[in-house]
Amino acid sequence: MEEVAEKAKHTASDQKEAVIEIKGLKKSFGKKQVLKNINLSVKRGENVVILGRSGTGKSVTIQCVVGMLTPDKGTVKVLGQEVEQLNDRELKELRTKIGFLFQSAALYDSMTVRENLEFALKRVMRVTNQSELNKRVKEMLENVGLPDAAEKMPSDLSGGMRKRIGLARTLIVHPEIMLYDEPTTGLDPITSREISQLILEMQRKYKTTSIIITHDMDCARVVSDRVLIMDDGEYKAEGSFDELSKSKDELVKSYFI
Ligand SMILES: Nc1ncnc2c1ncn2[C@@H]1O[C@H](COP(=O)(O)OP(=O)(O)OP(=O)(O)O)[C@@H](O)[C@H]1O
Repeated sequence: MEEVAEKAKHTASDQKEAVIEIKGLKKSFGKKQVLKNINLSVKRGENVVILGRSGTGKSVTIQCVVGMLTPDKGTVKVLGQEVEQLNDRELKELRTKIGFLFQSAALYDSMTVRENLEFALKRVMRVTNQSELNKRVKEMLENVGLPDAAEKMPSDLSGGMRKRIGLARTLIVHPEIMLYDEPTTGLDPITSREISQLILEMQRKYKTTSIIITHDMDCARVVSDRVLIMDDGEYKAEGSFDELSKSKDELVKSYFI
């Protein structure tokens, strides 16, 4: 039964358009070749998890997706546009459709939670009407399970709460694509599980397409539709979490011990 559901999930995602399409991506820094040949197609609504040892180029890959780094070779298409071909204005416009949640969830420490969320709305969505701002902030804080946090300062929040607010601030502008770089790092296992569940819930509610870089196997299991294992600048294995957990390949097995 589970196998049938799994297959149906794959077939549905196969028919959808690719939101992120990377072909033959290569990137070196000096003599060090970090990305050797990256090919990746992420379909609309899909959650792709990238696993890999430190320094294998996972973050470099997503920096190429948002045009923060330029590939040496290959193409990166996001929402149908080739990132390298975009001018500054077009790149800025594209980035408004992409949300980032990085390890630090960098909130503005001198602003309250409300001001952090309003700042994103004003800057990206040009919302200026105060009752509209209030409505959206209230709704989003309820979504992330912190309805009473609006007037708090970031320094009053625990690591898990900061992460929730970071997620709220990113999602409040309704990005089509979410890029997560180690969203649960630095959190205890129970809080990590809660954040992983929240990422999945928000993904379902807002129907975003996501790439999630993580070392946290529990997070990978909870949030992934598909998992890629990156090693030495290339993807060495790909499949659902369940498929990979049964693999006989030594590299893949080393992640599931
Ligand atoms: N702007 C840069 N200039 C020079 N070297 C860089 C730059 N960005 C990344 N690198 C190098 O590229 C390699 C891959 O870095 P990357 O951050 O992508 O690793 P990662 O797989 O995300 O690792 P981690 O899991 O530790 O975050 C590293 O050796 C890093 O030092």
